[in-house]
Order: sequence, then structure tokens, then C-alpha cells
Amino acid sequence: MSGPVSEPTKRDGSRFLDTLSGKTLSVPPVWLMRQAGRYLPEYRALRAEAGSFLDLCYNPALATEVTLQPIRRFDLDAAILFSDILVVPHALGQEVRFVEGEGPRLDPLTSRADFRRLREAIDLDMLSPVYETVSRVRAELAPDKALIGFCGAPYTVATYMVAGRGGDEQAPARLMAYLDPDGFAELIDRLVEASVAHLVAQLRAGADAVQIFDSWAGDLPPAEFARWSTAPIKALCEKVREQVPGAKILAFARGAGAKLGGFASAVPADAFGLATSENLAAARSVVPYDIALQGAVDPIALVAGGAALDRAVDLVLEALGGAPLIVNLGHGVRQQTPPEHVAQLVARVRRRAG
Ligand SMILES: Cc1c2[nH]c(c1CCC(=O)O)Cc1[nH]c(c(CCC(=O)O)c1C)Cc1[nH]c(c(CCC(=O)O)c1C)Cc1[nH]c(c(C)c1CCC(=O)O)C2
Repeated sequence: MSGPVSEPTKRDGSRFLDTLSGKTLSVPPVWLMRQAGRYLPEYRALRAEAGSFLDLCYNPALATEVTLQPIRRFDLDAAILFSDILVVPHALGQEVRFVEGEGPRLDPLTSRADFRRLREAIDLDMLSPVYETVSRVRAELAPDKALIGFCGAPYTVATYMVAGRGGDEQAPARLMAYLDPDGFAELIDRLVEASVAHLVAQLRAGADAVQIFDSWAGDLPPAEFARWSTAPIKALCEKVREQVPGAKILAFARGAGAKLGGFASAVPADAFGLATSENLAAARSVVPYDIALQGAVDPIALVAGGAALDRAVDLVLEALGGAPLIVNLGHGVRQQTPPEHVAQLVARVRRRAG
């Protein structure tokens, strides 16, 4: 577990890692954001026994099991660590809880004074169960399956820390960014440092790649996007690679749209995630051809299944299949998704295999 990371690209036969290295495969790799979760009956059963959602995130035996549940059921190319982006504010000393049926609730930060009361640096000991989960999952996964670690982007995590919850285009954080840009920058900088430490710990524990989720970045006007999404994610990638040379990184600025070209030219990621709303051909034309794109099947088409799902998958393969592609959804799996539809999606992607 300790010592330098194994060279991720040397893991044999991983379609996912080959694609991150810039290869175009006739059968692209596939995994799904939120592939573990409440749409799976085996998740709901285990969740009922685990106590709170955070208890589950900090229980290596149960979190390992939940991470592996979708891999046992479906022929996916990658597992994603079962955890949450809000463990970072939690380990910075902010109160975080998950209200059943409603989502996350944090004690909101309303001023500089509020976040100066948080820890200066992330308490990695608090997150040691997460890293223990990473090494347990890696030990159980087949060599051709990749393990993805993750964090939230500084901006998205800051929006939850300031608002105390999701919703309303995360307006409270945007308001703070306009009214007190230096104070907001201080929060963002602290989140860059905390996220670097969290991603490096996951890579050292055995994650083959890490994804940065900027779920709320797309709402920002271009100048704010450049300052609060692009610049911190660029710094995060560079600082992770200083400690883990060659680390494989996926960056998902959801809904970047016309801002994707600028984002992709500044951020040194190995793949860029695309949201459901993106024009795929336009996205491909603004990202260098040796850099992978990931996405962007509509999660609602996955709920629908049948011919609509096949068509949604085919459109992604046609638009993006001529260059390195990781098939995924444009956002997370919805709770009402019939599990059989995930099997159908994977089969559709693999259809030309063999
Ligand atoms: C914004 C965000 C969060 N968490 C995450 C994001 C970024 C991606 C996105 O935009 O969806 C990321 C996340 N959250 C979770 C994962 C695990 C890995 C995976 O399967 O993708 C990942 C990668 C588990 C989770 N995170 C959460 C659940 C549901 C909790 C439960 O089982 O009760 C899961 C499986 C809770 C959560 N966590 C968060 C919210 C807003 C919610 C409530 C919404 C909901 O309930 O679906 C914050």
C-alpha cells in the first residue's frame, strides 16, 4: 500500500487506461457515473444496515462491497470508489450530514471568519478509511478493470460549503465570489491544497486514475468560469502530478458548453467529461484528438431503455468513436433506472467486439 504508485498505464489489458493514454479502440471502455447506488437493490439492502450515508463512506468493508456491486453485475471497465465529494469539507472540520430523501446539509460558511475557523489543512487521518477502501477494492478487482478515485472541483465543493446545500444554481457562493473575491479565492486555494492531498492519497493507495467533478461550473459566465473552475483545476492537476508523476486525470466541468475549448487547452487532463447537453461534434473539434472524451448518454435515455437507449448510445459512438472515447452518461445514474438497462447499454457498446 505504501511506496510509489504502480505505473498506471502498465496495467495490462485495461481498455480504460489505454484510452486515457490516447489510444482509439474499436470497442471503447464503458463505466457510469453513480454506477453504485440506490437503483441497485443490493445497494439499498446494504445501505439499510450501514447507518448514515457517511458511516457507509467511512466503513472500508461495506464501501468496498458497494464499489464492487456494479462490477459483479455488469461488464464495466472501471469501478469508481464509493465515497462523496463532501468528505473533503468534513475533513476540513465543517459539519456535514446527509438528510434522507433531501441531500447534503452543511453548516453554511457566510464569511471569511467562518472558514478561518476550519482546519488550515485537511485531516487525512480522518479519511484513512477511504484510502483503506481504495486498496481493498484494488486488491479484489481483476487486472483489466481500472479503479477510479475522485474529488469535487474546488468551485463545486465551495458552493456546498457556502450554501450548506445544493440548489438555486448555487447562488450563495457566486454572490460571495462577487462581493468578496479575495475571501472566496482564499477558500478556493485551501480547497486546491486539500484536494491535492486527497487525490494523491487515493493514487498512492492504488487508484489507477482520478476524476475531478465540477458539477456546477457550467452555470458560471465565462470570466468567472476561467477564474473559479479552469484555474483551480489546472493547479490541482499540476500539483497532483508533482507528487505522482504521470497520474491519470479526468476532468468533468459539467455543462462547460462553449467554454470547453478554453478549459481543455488550459487543464492538462487525460480526458474531459461531457454533460448530456453538449454538442458532441463541437466538443470533439475543440479538444486535441489524442485527448479522450468521456460521456455523454442521457441518463433519462437509460431510464427509458429499449430503442431510445440503443439510439442514444449509437449517437455517442458515431460522434466520438473516431478518437479516444470512454462511454459514460452525461450525469449520474438516476434512482428509478431499471438495472437491466445498464446491461443493455454495456451490450450495445460491446456489440462490435470479438
Ligand atoms: C455534487 C456531488 C455530490 N457527490 C458527488 C457529486 C459530483 C457528481 C454529481 O454532480 O452528481 C459525487 C459522488 N457521490 C457518490 C459518488 C460515488 C461513486 C459513484 O458511484 O459515482 C460520487 C462520485 C455517492 C453518493 N452520494 C450521495 C448518494 C446517495 C446517498 C444515499 O444512498 O442515501 C450516493 C450514492 C448523496 C449526495 N452527494 C451529493 C449530493 C448532491 C447528494 C444527494 C443527491 C442524491 O441523493 O442522489 C454531493
